[in-house]
Amino acid sequence: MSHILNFGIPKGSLENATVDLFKKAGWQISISSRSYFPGVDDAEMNCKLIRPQEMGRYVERATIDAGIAGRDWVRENEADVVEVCEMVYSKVSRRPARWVLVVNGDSAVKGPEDLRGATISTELVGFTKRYFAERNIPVNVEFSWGATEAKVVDGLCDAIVEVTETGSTIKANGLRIVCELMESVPVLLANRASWADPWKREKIEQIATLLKSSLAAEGMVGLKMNAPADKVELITRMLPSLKTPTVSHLYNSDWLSIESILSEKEVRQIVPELIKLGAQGIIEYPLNKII
Ligand SMILES: Nc1ncnc2c1ncn2[C@@H]1O[C@H](COP(=O)(O)OP(=O)(O)OP(=O)(O)O)[C@@H](O)[C@H]1O
Ligand SMILES: O=P(O)(O)OC[C@H]1O[C@H](OP(=O)(O)OP(=O)(O)O)[C@H](O)[C@@H]1O
Ligand SMILES: [Mg+2]
Repeated sequence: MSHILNFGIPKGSLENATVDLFKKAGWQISISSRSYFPGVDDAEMNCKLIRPQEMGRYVERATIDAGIAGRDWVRENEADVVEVCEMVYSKVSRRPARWVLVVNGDSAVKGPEDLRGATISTELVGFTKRYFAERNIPVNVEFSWGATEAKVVDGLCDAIVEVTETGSTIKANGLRIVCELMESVPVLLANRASWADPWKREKIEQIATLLKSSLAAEGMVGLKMNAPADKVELITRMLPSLKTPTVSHLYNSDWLSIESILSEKEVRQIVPELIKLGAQGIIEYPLNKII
């Protein structure tokens, strides 16, 4: 019997970053213009492009078995799905996206309580209403179709609740962040029945493991070197690693080989120290995945 997992790729801000991450994880997803059904080089998968705002709904209804969307939209829709894992990436960076309360740069507003009776424009209406209601601050929350920052600049509203990553849009419009309401990262969602199906669950777990291990390997490298036996203790003490560095014997020699995983940024500080301690034949190699 052939098995197929129907998988949702988020269309929009997370689309390219998600396809790039799948590529690192070992899946080639090809999106041709105007088609909402990307090709994938895995006979056990079918991909569909779905707006993250609707991903939770379609996963809940089993239109698709699993998919990736921002946790912000899953919370907004209160979708009844299994959250398999989170992955920290955004449109351009490896940082969470932040939903923030924003006003004009010259506004006197210092906190959410200063917005009693105000009109707030946002794409995230349900979450924003709940946020203010929980604090007993009466506000009028209006749905925005996008380009939300322009509305507070124009005086069409008193404040906005908007997603930000680099902060450049807020800065470019002369706006000011009052406070952060929520951080959001992409999450892998699964339909409850699909998660209960042994084959589908294993497939979803395979995808989760490989996506997460590809993210974990970013910015990390392997470092390998040879050292005389009497220097190994000092060298291993200064090497960071996932557990402890691996030490193995060189054939027909009293020298040892030492191997470790570390952040690429640490290498330039550590290598001169290793040489001083007597390490030789040092090699640095890239890592695709850390599992
Ligand atoms: N820089 C960013 N800007 C907007 N959304 C981001 C960004 N980084 C990550 N996200 C996440 O992407 C999702 C928004 O996806 P969506 O496709 O709705 O974006 P969008 O900005 O509305 O798309 P579009 O490209 O059509 O404007 C949310 O879950 C959000 O948290
Ligand atoms: O903090 P930044 O890095 O500047 O990113 C935030 C901006 O990115 C998104 O807009 P998008 O490009 O999706 O346009 P949109 O308004 O049409 O949704 C979001 O709605 C912000 O406007
Ligand atoms: Mg947008």
